[in-house]
Amino acid sequence: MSHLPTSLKATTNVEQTSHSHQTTATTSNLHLIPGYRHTPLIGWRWQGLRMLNDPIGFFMKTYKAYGQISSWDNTDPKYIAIFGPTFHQALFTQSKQFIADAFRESQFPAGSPMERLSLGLLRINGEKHRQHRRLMQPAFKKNSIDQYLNSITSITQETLDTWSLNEVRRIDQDITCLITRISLKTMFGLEQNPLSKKLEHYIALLLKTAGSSTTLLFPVDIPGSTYRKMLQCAASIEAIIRNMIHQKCKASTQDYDILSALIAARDDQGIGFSEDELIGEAYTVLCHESSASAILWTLFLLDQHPEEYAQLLTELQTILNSKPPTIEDLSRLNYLDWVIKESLRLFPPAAFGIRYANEDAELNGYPINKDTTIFFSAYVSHRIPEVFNQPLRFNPQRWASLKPSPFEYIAFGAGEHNCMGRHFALLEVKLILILLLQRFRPSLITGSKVDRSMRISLVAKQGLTVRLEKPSRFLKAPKIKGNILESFEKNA
Ligand code: HEM
Repeated sequence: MSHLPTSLKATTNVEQTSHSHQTTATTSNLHLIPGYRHTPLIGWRWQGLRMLNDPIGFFMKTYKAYGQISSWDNTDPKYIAIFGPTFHQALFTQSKQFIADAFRESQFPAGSPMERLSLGLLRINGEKHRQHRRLMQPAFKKNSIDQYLNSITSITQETLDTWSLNEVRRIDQDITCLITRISLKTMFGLEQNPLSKKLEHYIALLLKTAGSSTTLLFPVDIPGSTYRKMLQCAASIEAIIRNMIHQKCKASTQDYDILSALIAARDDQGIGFSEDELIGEAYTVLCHESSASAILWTLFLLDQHPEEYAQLLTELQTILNSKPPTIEDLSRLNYLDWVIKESLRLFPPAAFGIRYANEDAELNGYPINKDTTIFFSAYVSHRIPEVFNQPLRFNPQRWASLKPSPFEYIAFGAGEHNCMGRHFALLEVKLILILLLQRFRPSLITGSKVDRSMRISLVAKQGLTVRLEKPSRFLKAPKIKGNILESFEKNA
């Protein structure tokens, strides 16, 4: 089964694929989209179920079978998948034709708190989207973000003070709690108190219920349903954020946090966000599940690659000598930067994403009907050997010379909807990794099962249970099992 080389023009005729399910090309300039053979009675839904069961495995198989573009039903291209830089470029640069509309499939009741919470940047497009980004940009610029270094450092140190050497911990849960605390402090200015605990609880429950497949498959508001739980959580979260906005608006001085910056933001005409818009944008920037995912997969990869871990430890000890880093130190930690880039390449937290065709359109010579759902996947595209040499290898050193184009490396997205929180995310991911690795070497328990799974972000299905060893260059990688072993290749 051959991959379509990404270097080929995306207009490659579908007859060039070697798969038996392929369709034949059209005689016109436009090509038919190849794809899975039509399943009688249920059509594209069969592939939809496979996708829900294991999105990463499904997209990987789809790419291997059909290459850069394919449909879930070769007679009805309503759901398609695209991979690789040529298609990314076509998709992300035609933002009028291909729009972002996160949660479209989730069907939130119109005018409900859940709908308002979801109405952030990832659900709006065009001029309104550009206007919101302009208002938010100053608060997310690198210089503004660097000022959160002390808050992130002190919350992380406080958390690490409660951990001990040789302890066994569910580090996925620990990192999620830590990230939520940091997020509540930096985004909303909330210290740890009963209100922040309540909000933390509702956010965790909302992420769980909104990400559950029962919510997606049975969106019915009846007692006991995960859909109803999700709606109730959203109402509680909205009430808390609304109350916070009222208090911040009444305060005589501006607090130092992102929400306060968004409340104060005004465009050239002196117009700012409405209260409902603030709620949507505040909630969008509050959930940092992707940062937790990035930290966990980096720890996982370092544990499985002792040589790369040892090299990182040497860099941290040489440059920092067990002191917490300053902003200037961060810019000198090159190997750490490469480790994170490489981890985001192999395990991108936003492993796949969606766009919708807003009108009949064309994507690199393929016709796309209005309302077609188009999936793209950083996880798959970062594994294309023509773009990334030996793609399954965890090789931070490759970043010493690698300069991928914005459409080859899409861990933080591309085009108009690229990640607004990139500087924040990199600051928090770097600081947490440094402070943690200065004290401990988290090592998976031998025999652990690690399966990849998609919630909002790419996570380890069973979580990650580790022993907190002393930082040492002499530990071997523990043997593990699970489908994660398909996702990378250990270095020889
Ligand atoms: C390592 C952590 C993170 C990763 C890998 C990541 C990745 C991404 C990706 C891939 C997108 C584009 C989604 C799409 O095109 O459909 C995105 C959008 C976004 N991210 Fe992040 N993100 C991270 C952390 C954060 C954090 C911490 C914040 C907030 C402080 C944030 C705020 C946003 C916002 C607001 C958008 C929407 C931008 C728009 O639609 O214009 N992200 N992120």
